[in-house]
Amino acid sequence: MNTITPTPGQLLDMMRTTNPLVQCITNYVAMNIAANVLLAAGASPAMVRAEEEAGEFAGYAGAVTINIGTLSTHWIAGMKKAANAANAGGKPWVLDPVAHYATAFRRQVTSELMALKPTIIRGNASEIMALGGGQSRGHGVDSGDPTSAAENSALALAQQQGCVVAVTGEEDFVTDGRRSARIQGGSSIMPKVTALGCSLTCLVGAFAAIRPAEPFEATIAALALFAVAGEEAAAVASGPGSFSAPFLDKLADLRGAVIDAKARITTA
Ligand SMILES: Nc1ncnc2c1ncn2[C@@H]1O[C@H](COP(=O)(O)OP(=O)(O)OP(=O)(O)O)[C@@H](O)[C@H]1O
Ligand SMILES: Cc1ncsc1CCO
Ligand SMILES: [Mg+2]
Repeated sequence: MNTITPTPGQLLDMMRTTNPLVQCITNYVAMNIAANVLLAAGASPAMVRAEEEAGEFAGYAGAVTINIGTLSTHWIAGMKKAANAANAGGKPWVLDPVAHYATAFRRQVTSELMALKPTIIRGNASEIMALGGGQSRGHGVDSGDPTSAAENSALALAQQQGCVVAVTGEEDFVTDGRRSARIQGGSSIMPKVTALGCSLTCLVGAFAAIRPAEPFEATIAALALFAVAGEEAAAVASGPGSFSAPFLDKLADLRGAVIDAKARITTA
């Protein structure tokens, strides 16, 4: 049963009235779909990452999201400036540690970003297990592990870091180290469409911008919206190619009351 307040639907309705500005430092693969996801949901995305402006921009964005998917050296200073400015302004920032286990470069940059204390970490099960110091079966940017295998790592990470951790996959799991929730829904088509997880990370930032003091509730709202929109889009799609258009339409159409009626959230 959903006992989360504010509810995902309440937060979604607030999104449509407040149109939060979200600074998304995301990868080249994700930039377009992530911006469309945020626009559909009612937020205002800005893909601003250059070292010369990332910190300044974070001063007036409602939240920052940082994704290392297509990392290269010249991105790093902008990422750090944005995270530091978010922290200085009391704004939430979200880390998506894409395939951080894959190379020494990614591991090093991820540990430097972790030291800047993300408010929320969102990853697939393999990424969260490896971040907690465990072995995972990640395959490049794709997960090779079920969400259930990452729950203990997520809990430990949330407690050690004092942040919210979200693990996504067939089922999603969110914890702040004290409270936890599981979200059902979505579709097996979703991991076959690139960068939906990266887009979800940006959407988590949008919800966090609305309720900076309630990152646990904000994260659940983003995951619940994806779960319901994904399930409904899959019902009219015939595969990955025809999934994206109805998915964006559902993100734009679904009202808060419908999300609250359809979301399958259990607190753990
Ligand atoms: N088998 C599945 N069934 C239902 N929903 C799924 C499934 N796999 C993933 N999802 C959903 O897809 C969305 C993206 O999560 P996923 O775990 O695939 O992210 P990711 O691996 O980081 O993706 P990417 O790196 O491609 O951006 C989430 O909303 C998640 O719930
Ligand atoms: C395919 C891919 N490669 C680097 S980032 C990315 C998007 C999914 O994470
Ligand atoms: Mg990912």
